[in-house]
Amino acid sequence: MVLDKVNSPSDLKALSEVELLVLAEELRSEIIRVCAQNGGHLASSLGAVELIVALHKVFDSPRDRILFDVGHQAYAHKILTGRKGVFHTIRQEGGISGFTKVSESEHDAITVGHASTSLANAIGMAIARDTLGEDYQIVSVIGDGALTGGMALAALNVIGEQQRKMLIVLNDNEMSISENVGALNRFFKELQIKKWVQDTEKWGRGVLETISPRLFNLVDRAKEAAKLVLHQENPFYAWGLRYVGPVDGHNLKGLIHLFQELKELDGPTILHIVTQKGKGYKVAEADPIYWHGPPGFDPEKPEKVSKGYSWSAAFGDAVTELAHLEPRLFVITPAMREGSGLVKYSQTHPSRYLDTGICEDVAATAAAGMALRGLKPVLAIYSTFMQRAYDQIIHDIAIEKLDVVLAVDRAGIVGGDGATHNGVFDIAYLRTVPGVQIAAPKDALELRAMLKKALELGGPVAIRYARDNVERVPEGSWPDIEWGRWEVLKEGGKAYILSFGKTLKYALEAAGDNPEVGVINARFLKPLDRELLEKLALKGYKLVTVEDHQKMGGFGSAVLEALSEMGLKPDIRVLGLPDVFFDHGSIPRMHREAGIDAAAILEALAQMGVRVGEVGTAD
Ligand SMILES: Cc1ncc(C[n+]2csc(CCOP(=O)(O)OP(=O)(O)O)c2C)c(N)n1
Ligand SMILES: CC(=O)[C@@H](O)[C@H](O)COP(=O)(O)O
Ligand SMILES: [Mg+2]
Repeated sequence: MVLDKVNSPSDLKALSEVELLVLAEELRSEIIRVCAQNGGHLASSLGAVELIVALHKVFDSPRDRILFDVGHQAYAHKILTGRKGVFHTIRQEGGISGFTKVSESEHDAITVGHASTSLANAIGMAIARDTLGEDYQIVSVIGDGALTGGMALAALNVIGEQQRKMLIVLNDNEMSISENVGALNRFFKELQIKKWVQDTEKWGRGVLETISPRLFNLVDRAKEAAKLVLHQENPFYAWGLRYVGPVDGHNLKGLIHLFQELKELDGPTILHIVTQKGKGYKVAEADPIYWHGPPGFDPEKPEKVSKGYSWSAAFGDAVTELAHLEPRLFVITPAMREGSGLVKYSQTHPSRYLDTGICEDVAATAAAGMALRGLKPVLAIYSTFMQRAYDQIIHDIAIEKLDVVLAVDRAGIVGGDGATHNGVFDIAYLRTVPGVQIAAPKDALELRAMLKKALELGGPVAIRYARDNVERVPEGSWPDIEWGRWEVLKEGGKAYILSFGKTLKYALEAAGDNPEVGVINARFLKPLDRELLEKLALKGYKLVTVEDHQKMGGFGSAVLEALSEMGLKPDIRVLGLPDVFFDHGSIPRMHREAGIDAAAILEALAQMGVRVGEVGTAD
């Protein structure tokens, strides 16, 4: 195998053109093999193989800095930069990250997972390089989806103004996770040479190249020049960039040739390459959406693997039905249609659905605009990505107490995506915002009840639920719910476990049938059920709060503050995530390590003198 000869980018530089083509196919096979075991971002990484081989052939990592936006498409980069031997551990417990990560390798220029950050990083690096009088290349690979992010577009403005030497490679496969959206995306389509012209061009280049490489070079340059002239209306000119493209992003020889030319140019250049997401694996080419992040599968028989009925699916079913009951309901997603369970809703209610692209800030403020003008927007947003909309929630939604429901998905530790994706800060930053109510359903019925009630109550309401499966409930189930009231699931003689969200299963496990220990589904965090809390405290019950969120600023903090305001000092333990980042790995193991699982609850109860047995049994 050619790959056997490549243990670092310098080994790759010695390979012949034919060996490089073989290497690309071997990389594809390895990426498919490992994703079949681990799951992961298969389609994105397959589409970037030739690009990454060409980059490492021409540029000199780690001296030259190669940045990958989002970093989910960089599997070939990981294999080529000394991690071939551990690539099979990607996204696994103790394994390498599924995204580029500075602390993992000197070849990883930025730590990513959230989109649209690479260009701002790149301009910062270019300024540092020039300020320190250093000399190296800076290349930023950004997808057409990530380029819909405001950070990326704003960074282009700075890059164009600064006019510092750098190369941006726009990897355009017309896909985000779903089909890509936005005016720029439409423009890219217009820019691209029609397929038949591309094929003709490829044939023509082949003939020309055999006749006279020199002539080929001249014609190629003339074509590039013509494109440059033809595309003066190209928005990248407005951003002060030299635009080159669109070119075939799978033509390894052409890419190498172009990178060799472009690396000599001063100022900022954007090379627009056209690739196919999932390239080289039929099922992923045919359905890049599903194969963007599939669970493990059989590489020989790559059938779709069902992930079970998720909270996202329950949410999608609920809003699809709710839309018939509430004609003003309007659902927004910032580029996470599939992940947020909105495929069916988007097909059933296309006129009341908006995919903004990867711009959570715009999505939140658009929701504000909709609420100001009479709609009932529901913003479906992952907890981690909602971090991008913090100011918009305060400034555009909360100050005027607008009717916006935040459906906060992926709340808690998420597993394979690691620290960049854990949804563990949202309670802390939401609960300090006046007027924002916060709830966490224990099951799909409560989710439905909360969504419906939130729309009726009005004002900003955040409903958070985990990356997990949940029991499906019958269509048309619309139970009522006493807003702001906790639910006593099990009476206790001496102590109560108060759980907010996903940790309820641990609370029930810990209590088992121990008569001393009660369990409360503390499903409302703002407003807290102060009446019940006061009653428990006054009766002298020992209390344990537990949540899948940072301890600091979380549900337990809210309980402590309320007790202090009431002048009550019960014996209480607050269980939440410690002040560290949790990398990718097994969720149960991380919950154990974080001290929020059933064993941790029992330990806390025992510390307070409550008679407890093993997890889930009476004492
Ligand atoms: C801020 C943020 N929002 C949403 C996501 C989820 N996400 C991950 S990859 C992706 C699509 C990226 O599309 P593109 O940049 O075109 O890369 P491709 O997968 O097509 O190669 C999205 C929306 C994210 N990573 N970061
Ligand atoms: C790269 C990225 O940010 C998304 O693809 C994310 O990995 C999706 O997460 P889920 O798999 O939880 O939907
Ligand atoms: Mg794309």
